[in-house]
Amino acid sequence: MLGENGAGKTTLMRIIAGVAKNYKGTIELDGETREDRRKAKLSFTDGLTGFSDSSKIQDVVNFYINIFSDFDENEFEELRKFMKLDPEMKLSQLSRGMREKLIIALTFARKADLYLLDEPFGGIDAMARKKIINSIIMWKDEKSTILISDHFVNEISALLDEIVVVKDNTILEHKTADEIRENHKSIDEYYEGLYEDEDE
Ligand SMILES: Nc1ncnc2c1ncn2[C@@H]1O[C@H](COP(=O)(O)OP(=O)(O)OP(=O)(O)O)[C@@H](O)[C@H]1O
Repeated sequence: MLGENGAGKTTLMRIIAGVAKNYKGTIELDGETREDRRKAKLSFTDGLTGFSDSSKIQDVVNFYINIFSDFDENEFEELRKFMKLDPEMKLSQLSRGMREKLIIALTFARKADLYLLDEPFGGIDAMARKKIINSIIMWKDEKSTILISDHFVNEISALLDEIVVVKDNTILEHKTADEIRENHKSIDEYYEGLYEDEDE
């Protein structure tokens, strides 16, 4: 899901996740419209809001273990090590990138049909980002889907099967990556082309 600042990506993602309640319309996920049933099928970590700064990573994990029956502690341990996160660190001690790594680890430690990642890599350094992007497909079942929102596409373009472009709070385009690759040099070029007229 691509779009510039303020396009409406986070809002749409929070609506899909059942976190934002103020909307008109119907959200259907795999045939389910009921919020509780939808929520049971998806994994989304809403920016760690609700946890105090003095909470340790381990406290957050304990909360996830209690709340989500599909949270896999061993899977989280693997991901935590991959992200080089110390479970004793407090949220207040985490850099932006470390916080984002924790969100990714928590999100994929659950077993879900849909994983939602809202601008997941903005603060993560280039090397770690590359490693995460190369591994992300292995962290999900073959059948499950990942929805990633971002304002640039370059680094993740190889992963993408479908592109949804959000602009002015609406879905401007929804195409398969193959369709775009057939008609454009790259997904990057296609995406930039959508904004070219505006810059002139
Ligand atoms: N469908 C919508 N209808 C009305 N207002 C919306 C809609 N979607 C988003 N907004 C409003 O537009 C503003 C920006 O939305 P949002 O934070 O979702 O953008 P974003 O694409 O995630 O931006 P960024 O990339 O900067 O994080 C918010 O104030 C939000 O309430």
